Amino acid sequence: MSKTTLTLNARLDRGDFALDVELALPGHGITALFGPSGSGKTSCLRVLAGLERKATGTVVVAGQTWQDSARGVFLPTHQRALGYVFQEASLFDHLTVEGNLRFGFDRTPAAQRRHDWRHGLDLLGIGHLLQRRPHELSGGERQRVAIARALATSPQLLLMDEPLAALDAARKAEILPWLEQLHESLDVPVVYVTHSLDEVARLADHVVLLEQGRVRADGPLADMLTRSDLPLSRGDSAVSVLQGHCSGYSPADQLAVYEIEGGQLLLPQSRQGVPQPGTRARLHIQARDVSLSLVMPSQTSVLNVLPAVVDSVTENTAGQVVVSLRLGADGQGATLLSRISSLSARRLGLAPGQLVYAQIKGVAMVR
Ligand SMILES: Nc1ncnc2c1ncn2[C@@H]1O[C@H](COP(=O)(O)OP(=O)(O)OP(=O)(O)O)[C@@H](O)[C@H]1O
Repeated sequence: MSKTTLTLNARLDRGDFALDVELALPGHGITALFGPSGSGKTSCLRVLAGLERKATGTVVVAGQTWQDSARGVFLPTHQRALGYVFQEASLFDHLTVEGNLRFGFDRTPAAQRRHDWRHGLDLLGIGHLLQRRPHELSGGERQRVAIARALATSPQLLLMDEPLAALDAARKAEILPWLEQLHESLDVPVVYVTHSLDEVARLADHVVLLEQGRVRADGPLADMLTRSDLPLSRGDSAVSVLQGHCSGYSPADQLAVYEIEGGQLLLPQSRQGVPQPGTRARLHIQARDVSLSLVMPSQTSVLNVLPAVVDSVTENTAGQVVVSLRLGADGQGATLLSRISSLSARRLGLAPGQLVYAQIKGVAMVR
């Protein structure tokens, strides 16, 4: 994990709502702010952006103090090197895409410029749209342009407030790969507000869970998704995220082998998409796609069956439990979630420390 370069300590009293957060966040990658409606996610972004004049505390980004109430420091928004992308792209309709990007670039003081206005064109795949006007773009294209305009200002911090929430499922699916790719190339931290656990799992490196204006927990993505004391591991979309790297490919079976902490996974690959050995990937395994057996199944069509040790068994809703497993016969590997019926858990007599075999019915490779 990269070193901390983003500090947010903030208090904001709105009468019936109080924000009180202390966060030290990585200076690289995407931090997701996740939590129920009204928990204070947007308020955190607004404090970072200097839009909450009444908030007290400190905001330090890349070593620069944007706010330190005790010392009377409060930089106004226009002096904070940040990009802000909202749910609805707020582009200038009278300007072309190029005009919008140049606008972002031109309003950036020369001393702060680290990139040309074209910086986001390839990252977001919008080079062919430069002469269009915003009303001639799809919702997904508009959001990509809005992100590129934010990048054209050479921000030290990129804030994104539910950038996909206004898009339908097809447009979301279209834009998510761009965000994933962007994430690899960006040299500034992104704070990303979302309600969607799927977006968190696909994009985030670090997760902050907010509840009623306070930080319930924060930490690296894989830990936060699988902590049995947090709600993220309990919903229908509970998922484990594993880091893997490719160690081989069988052309005959069209299967790639990925090494993960505590085991190996076989993944079907098309011939066009054969990965190079060493290629890293983020692998998603839905908790509902993992079933358990006490013996190594000898006759099964499931490709991936891994030994694992039970870490905890937590009651879920409607006759279901979430079993948290540590991969490997020694239980020292990555954490994997399995969601099974309470009846099955009772029949198997599952208890912490027990060796089981996890049958993994589906693995999605995210990047
Ligand atoms: N301008 C405002 N004036 C007064 N109260 C506000 C204002 N903006 C937000 N609030 C209140 O502050 C609380 C936190 O709001 P905030 O928008 O930060 O939550 P959120 O987690 O982003 O919610 P959502 O997921 O619904 O967007 C809510 O109770 C909200 O009603």
